[in-house]
Amino acid sequence: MSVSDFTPQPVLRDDIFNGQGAVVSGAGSGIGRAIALRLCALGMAVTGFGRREDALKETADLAADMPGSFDFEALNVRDTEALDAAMARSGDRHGINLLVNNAGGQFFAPATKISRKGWDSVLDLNLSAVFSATKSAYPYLKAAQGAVVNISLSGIDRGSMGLAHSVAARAGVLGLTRTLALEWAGDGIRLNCLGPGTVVTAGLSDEAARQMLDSLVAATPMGRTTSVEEVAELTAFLASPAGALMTGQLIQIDGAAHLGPGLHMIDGGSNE
Ligand SMILES: CCCCCCCCCCC/C=C/C(=O)SCCNC(=O)CCNC(=O)[C@H](O)C(C)(C)COP(=O)(O)OP(=O)(O)OC[C@H]1O[C@@H](n2cnc3c(N)ncnc32)[C@H](O)[C@@H]1OP(=O)(O)O
Ligand SMILES: NC(=O)C1=CN([C@@H]2O[C@H](COP(=O)(O)OP(=O)(O)OC[C@H]3O[C@@H](n4cnc5c(N)ncnc54)[C@H](OP(=O)(O)O)[C@@H]3O)[C@@H](O)[C@H]2O)C=CC1
Repeated sequence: MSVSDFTPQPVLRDDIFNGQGAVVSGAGSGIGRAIALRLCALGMAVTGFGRREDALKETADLAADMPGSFDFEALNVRDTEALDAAMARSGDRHGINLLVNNAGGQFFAPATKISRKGWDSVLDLNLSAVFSATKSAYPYLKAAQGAVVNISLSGIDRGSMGLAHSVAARAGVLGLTRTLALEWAGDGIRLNCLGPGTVVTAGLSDEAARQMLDSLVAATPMGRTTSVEEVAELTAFLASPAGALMTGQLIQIDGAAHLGPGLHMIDGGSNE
């Protein structure tokens, strides 16, 4: 097994985001925390969203001595009213040059074991909340000619066993991303999706997932997991002037897992 803590060499100037603002959902752990901290290190004023105040507070403590700043709003992104209000507060405070829709997740089950309620929950979190957050951030993104990065999943263009609801939601996000890349291009707003492969975070820490880790690495041609720092660096790159003409894309950061044999054939569970 090869679990990666690979930290990429920084490619961006330290003050590249001075005077800019960002919103990162799911900033209290894993990928979202790494993105928030990297943006703070590059001078950004970041607002983190998430349900657990204690987790967000930990991110704030880690960001305390950084050039940028980190404040947070404890909320459920599935609560549209709370989301709209928090987005407006953050936008009014420091603008929104970058929105990172990272909060997400699902449970692993074959489609025959997914109830309508389970389907709706996953679609609500991974698709509808992304629509709400992005629409809510629009006036601020327009004012800043900003960018949106949607954290997706490697392999969504070909399906993934045990993840029917999540792959459908994230394929929906890709469609939304491409449509808004067209509708908002005239406003100077860019939107992209990042598809990480396996990333070892708390989200993959339950016993079932840990037992699958060897198979997930074996199904990754480059032979290792994706580190949270790699996802964070690419997010920062997309928000920077280096990404100025990149929009409407799905960029898979997965060591070629999406090309095969891939994570998509990992057994999603029995129909029996
Ligand atoms: C086994 C390991 C296989 C590895 C395969 C590897 C694939 C490649 C790597 C993929 C990498 C992806 C990683 C990540 O996404 S990391 C982040 C992971 N973290 C999470 O996913 C946690 C987030 N999940 C949630 O927040 C919730 O589960 C969710 C939003 C999805 C639902 O929340 P809600 O509070 O609305 O849900 P309820 O508890 O009220 O349940 C709603 C209905 O859903 C049904 N349900 C829940 N769990 C299951 C299950 N395991 N199987 C079937 N159905 C389930 C639940 O029963 C409710 O429906 P009913 O009332 O009809 O019963
Ligand atoms: N780990 C992996 O292998 C991969 C992960 N991904 C995706 O990357 C994203 C981040 O996952 P990762 O960092 O691994 O996992 P984590 O479980 O660590 O992160 C998920 C974050 O989302 C937040 N969140 C979840 N539901 C809600 C909600 N309803 N409202 C507000 N915040 C919410 C959680 O905070 P809180 O609980 O405090 O609300 C948590 O901080 C997810 O979309 C995941 O599906 C994609 C590919 C691979």
